[in-house]
Amino acid sequence: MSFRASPILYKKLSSASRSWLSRQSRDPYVKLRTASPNVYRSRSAFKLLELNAAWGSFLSRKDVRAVVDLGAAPGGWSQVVSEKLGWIDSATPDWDDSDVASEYGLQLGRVPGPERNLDASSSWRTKQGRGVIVSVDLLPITPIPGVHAMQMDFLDPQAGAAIKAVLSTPENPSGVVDIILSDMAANFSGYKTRDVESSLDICHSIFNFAKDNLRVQDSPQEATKRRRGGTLLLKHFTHPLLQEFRKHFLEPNFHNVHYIKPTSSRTESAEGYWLCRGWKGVKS
Ligand SMILES: C[S@@+](CC[C@H](N)C(=O)[O-])C[C@H]1O[C@@H](n2cnc3c(N)ncnc32)[C@H](O)[C@@H]1O
Repeated sequence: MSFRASPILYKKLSSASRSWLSRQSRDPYVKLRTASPNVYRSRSAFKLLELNAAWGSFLSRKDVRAVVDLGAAPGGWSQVVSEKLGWIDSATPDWDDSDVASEYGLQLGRVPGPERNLDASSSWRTKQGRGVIVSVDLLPITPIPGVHAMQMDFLDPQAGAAIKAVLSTPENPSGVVDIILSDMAANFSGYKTRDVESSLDICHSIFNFAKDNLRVQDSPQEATKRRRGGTLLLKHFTHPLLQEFRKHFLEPNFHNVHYIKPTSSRTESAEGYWLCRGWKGVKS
């Protein structure tokens, strides 16, 4: 996919379209993603790769057996999870634009964070992985190895039970989730109040889902080798009301909560992520 318009087309474009094209053509993550049809389906995939690499490779831990990816279409994050749980081998294409790389503070020839061979000619290879991955979106998701895609509205009151039914396997009879990822966002309405409200609604629904399903840390009496509590990665829009949500719902119920703005997230976007680790299982 190229983001260069022909000179004739370029003249006809509005200034907003021209600046979008210019931004796309300079964005190293867009370049990386579009350099090969075999690589990630979304620019967002690089945010998850970056977060995972910077925060102790939480997706790759051996005790991660059940992951739920909310707001998953077209599937970039799910591809990353599938890779980390061993369902696919992959390679990203080489990329050598030193000007663009240094502008974004990135190192040449490396995808930000993860360790990998760079080979433009390779494609995804499927293999037997571990665990279960459930990906949910309003939109369809083209199949990804190891991923159960569910097309539905996560805000529907029946959604939690439907997801739990898929998570419950002979190896995981209680349907417990080790990691919940959410990159879910409603379409921008352009009205700040409405956009903040929908981000809050999404955060509350996900918190309720976590309350019922996220892995709880073992108590000291229960086990000699204690299992850590589960992890939640939650996208939200920066606003004081969302800060209140963090203070009242996330902080009391997780061991630690970090605000993260990945370098691959556009600076002008109000989005941010909370990485919440060590679910205590407190019912609030
Ligand atoms: C930023 S995109 C996710 C990109 C994805 N992480 C990837 O890497 O491909 C946000 C997604 O949230 C989905 N979404 C928004 N509201 C939703 C809802 N109520 N239920 C399910 N999905 C929803 C949208 O359809 C959209 O695909």
